[in-house]
Amino acid sequence: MTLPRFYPIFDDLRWLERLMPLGVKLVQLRIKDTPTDVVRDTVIKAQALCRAQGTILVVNDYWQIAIDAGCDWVHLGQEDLDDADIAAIRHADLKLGLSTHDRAELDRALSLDPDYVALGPVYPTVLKKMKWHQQGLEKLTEWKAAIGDIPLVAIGGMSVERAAGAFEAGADIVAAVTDITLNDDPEGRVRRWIEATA
Ligand SMILES: Cc1ncc(COP(=O)(O)OP(=O)(O)O)c(N)n1
Ligand SMILES: Cc1ncsc1CCOP(=O)(O)O
Ligand SMILES: [Mg+2]
Repeated sequence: MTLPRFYPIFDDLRWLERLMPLGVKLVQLRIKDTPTDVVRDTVIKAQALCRAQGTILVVNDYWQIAIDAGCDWVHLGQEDLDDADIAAIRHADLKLGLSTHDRAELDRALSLDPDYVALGPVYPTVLKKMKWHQQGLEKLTEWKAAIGDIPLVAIGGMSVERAAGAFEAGADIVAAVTDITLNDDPEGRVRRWIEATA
């Protein structure tokens, strides 16, 4: 399966309802600091919305809820992996995306046969505090050489203007949060993303 090249990430169902109809075909629900029953309810609604619109939904962090809700994809970071039941995720036939920041994390990720590997932050990000500084485009090239046919996601400080450079460096998919959610015109921005990644 070839994944769409534009991968927006949202923290609220309202973003999905608002922006997915513009043509988003791959989306992540990344909810933080929210009671589990609210997350569960949101995942169920997001999954129904995505199924109806033919969009791939990736659930961040909440792998058990993703299994229970019959989702297709989950994204886990290295700390999430410490507690995750990979066998259960695979048994439920979920596809798995994994975050990586250095070679040791990449080795760990590859040992789990991921369906994509994400590298970040490629550029500085304002979304969250990270111990990793910007990784740079060269690291995307290094990662692509190491992972071969596994799709590579570039994340962190990505913008429409920076997407072409990330693809040239080896990324297959570009993920973005604040380039869309903090934009004065999120709809216009998503349209530009879709054009730029068509
Ligand atoms: C596509 C993509 N890449 C990386 C991340 C980050 O995951 P993680 O390291 O677990 O951090 P949180 O997003 O959970 O704060 C991601 N969510 N998506
Ligand atoms: C969740 C995450 N993981 C690595 S960078 C990042 C933040 C991406 O947000 P933005 O696209 O706004 O920099
Ligand atoms: Mg996580």
